[in-house]
Amino acid sequence: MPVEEFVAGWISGALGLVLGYPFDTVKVRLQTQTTYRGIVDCMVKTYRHESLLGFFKGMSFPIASIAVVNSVLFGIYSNTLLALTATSHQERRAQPPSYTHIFIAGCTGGFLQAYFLAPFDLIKVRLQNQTEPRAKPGSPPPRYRGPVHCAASIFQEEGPRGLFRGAWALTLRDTPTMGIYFITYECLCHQSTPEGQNPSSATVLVAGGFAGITSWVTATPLDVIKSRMQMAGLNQRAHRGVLDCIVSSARQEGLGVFFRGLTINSARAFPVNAVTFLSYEYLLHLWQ
Ligand SMILES: CN(C)C(=N)NCCC[C@H](N)C(=O)O
Repeated sequence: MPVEEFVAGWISGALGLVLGYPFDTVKVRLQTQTTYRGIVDCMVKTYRHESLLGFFKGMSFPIASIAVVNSVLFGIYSNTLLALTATSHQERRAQPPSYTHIFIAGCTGGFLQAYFLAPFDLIKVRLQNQTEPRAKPGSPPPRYRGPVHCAASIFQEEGPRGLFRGAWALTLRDTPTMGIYFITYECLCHQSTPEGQNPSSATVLVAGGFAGITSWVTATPLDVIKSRMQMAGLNQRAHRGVLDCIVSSARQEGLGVFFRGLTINSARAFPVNAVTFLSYEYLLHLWQ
């Protein structure tokens, strides 16, 4: 099993993560809290109340976890294609796999990475939703003092299964949308590259950026549900399941609730995934 894809997936994922983290914090807050009037209001309030650091809450943990998550995604994707088409990453430019194979490989990567991602994503969402400014002497401490304290508290208060709260919604979000992600990327690269050649850096940037946008646009409804299920455990207000969360969210806030965070998700998705794919392709090219 070639390991280069796993390592390249890790490094490229970390670069994308840092670039997109402030957008991600605003998105999570808009999806789970009702105190903000929109993106700008959320940004202004976060900055005023918590300074620039507020946008980077809980980032150290995802940086560490992206090593596992993105390398599982890209590594499984590439190795599934190898199993389906018997072609390595280098050979695929000359013998492009069918879109069906790309979709199956993307869905497989998305399905498996969801279980690695679930506990890390839960901790990230809980920390991002802590709106207290950095601890000052005399002020009450935030509920979670950091990622390790957050993981330990969830484990104690909600049991080991609590760490997988929202995992089912995450799996439903990521399985088909990762298929869409890789199909969009490969299709755009294929269309703008002469037969048998490697795509240019500009093509990779644009194709990666659009792959991010299409996958996140389709992922947003279940992303909202996933974030709400992850936060619900905190308020002792657990939903009975994904369907229950969908129905109660729609009843209380209307259908528009499923598109909360769509604009910021798309704005974040372009640069993050342009950088992710560019560094992924660059690293694989360097090592071959
Ligand atoms: C719709 N989904 C879940 C995705 N397209 N995920 C893959 C993109 C991963 C990248 N680190 C990002 O956060 O955008």
